[in-house]
Amino acid sequence: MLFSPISILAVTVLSGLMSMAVLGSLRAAAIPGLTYWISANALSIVAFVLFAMQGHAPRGLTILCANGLLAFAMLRVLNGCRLFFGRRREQWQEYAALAAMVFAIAYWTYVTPRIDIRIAAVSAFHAYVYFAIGWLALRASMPQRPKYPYRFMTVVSFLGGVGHAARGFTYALGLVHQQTLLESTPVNVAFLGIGILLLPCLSIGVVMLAHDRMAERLERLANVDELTGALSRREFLAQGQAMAKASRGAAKRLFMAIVDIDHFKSINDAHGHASGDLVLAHFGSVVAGNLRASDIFGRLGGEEFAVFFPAEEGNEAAAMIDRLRICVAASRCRVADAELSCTFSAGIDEYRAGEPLAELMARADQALYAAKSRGRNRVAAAWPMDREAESA
Ligand SMILES: Nc1nc2c(ncn2[C@@H]2O[C@H](COP(=O)(O)OP(=O)(O)OP(=O)(O)O)[C@@H](O)[C@H]2O)c(=O)[nH]1
Repeated sequence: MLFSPISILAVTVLSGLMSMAVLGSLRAAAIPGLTYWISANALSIVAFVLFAMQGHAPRGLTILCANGLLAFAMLRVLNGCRLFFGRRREQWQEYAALAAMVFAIAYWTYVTPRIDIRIAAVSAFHAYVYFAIGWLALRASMPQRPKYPYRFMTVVSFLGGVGHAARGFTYALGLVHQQTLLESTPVNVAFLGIGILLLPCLSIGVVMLAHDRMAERLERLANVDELTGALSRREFLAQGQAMAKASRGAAKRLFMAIVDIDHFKSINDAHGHASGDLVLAHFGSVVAGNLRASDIFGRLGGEEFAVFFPAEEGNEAAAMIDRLRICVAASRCRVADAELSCTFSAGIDEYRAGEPLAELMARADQALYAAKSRGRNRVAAAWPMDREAESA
């Protein structure tokens, strides 16, 4: 009795209700795709109730409507995932396939009753949707996010795809025969069980995705300076420590540059704080656009920033920061009443294996002080440099 088709449907309806409650609790977070997933659960619950009424209500409801609704619910899940991953959604061909499937079900229900072909047609549609969801989750590139929710979605969806494909082939090839959908034969119970119980797993998967998106937003708020896009001081130091640790075995040389915008107070005074903010944001985007993936860039506070980066040797490191200085000085930032430019001064020194980053930053800060006192808009190193290499 526990494994009868009706009890499997009942369990699925209950878990669908619970999934709706959990997904509904996340609505305030406005996660892309969430409303699609909630409506998919609601539609599938109605579909399962209709399936369960087979033999007690007209076939138009319990076969045609139920299958159409469930297929539409699955498309909602797929399109919700597309929204979530920022992909193209609503493909008309899929709705055309859904309509064709409903038409085929009507034909093999009323004109030539054949439950095996009906099951094969429905399974083919569901197999496609599951594989499409699995493919989306597999291809999703989520750097620096935990892989688990995405792998979970991939595995569940591919299992669903394989299960439905196997069911479709089994019935299309005439390997099993049955008279009604809810017969308690072992093969039918097994296929219905796999097919229907994967739906709650899919719901758990989308809840995991929604939670990960919320965690990502919170981490971003904590780790990234909203105005400039640079890492927050805390995150910069954390990533810097990790980079320093990783460099030990790799014999990689690392350098720290403390970068301070020149005469920033006068920009605020002349054009207002809001324009000063625009200049800071502009500065952040120019710097970020000129760094490599290996470099980290953080805002230490106010108009003071830091870059921690690998280089072959000191002159190369100083030259790199100097190229950055030239790019910033050459760029223009449009504010309400003017087009502004800014320059920066930087102090630079090399990381010594095992030392705390605070010591390195103190030496780079000393060099920055020297750059400021020599007239600003220049890069100064903490080590003696040839006048040639030192910029001005
Ligand atoms: N608009 C804006 N101003 C800021 C922000 N943070 C700090 N400041 C301002 O940055 C200015 C820094 O001024 P100072 O420390 O005197 O430095 P400076 O004018 O850049 O001069 P030097 O560093 O000596 O070249 C202060 O006026 C701060 O109010 C911010 O987020 N937005």
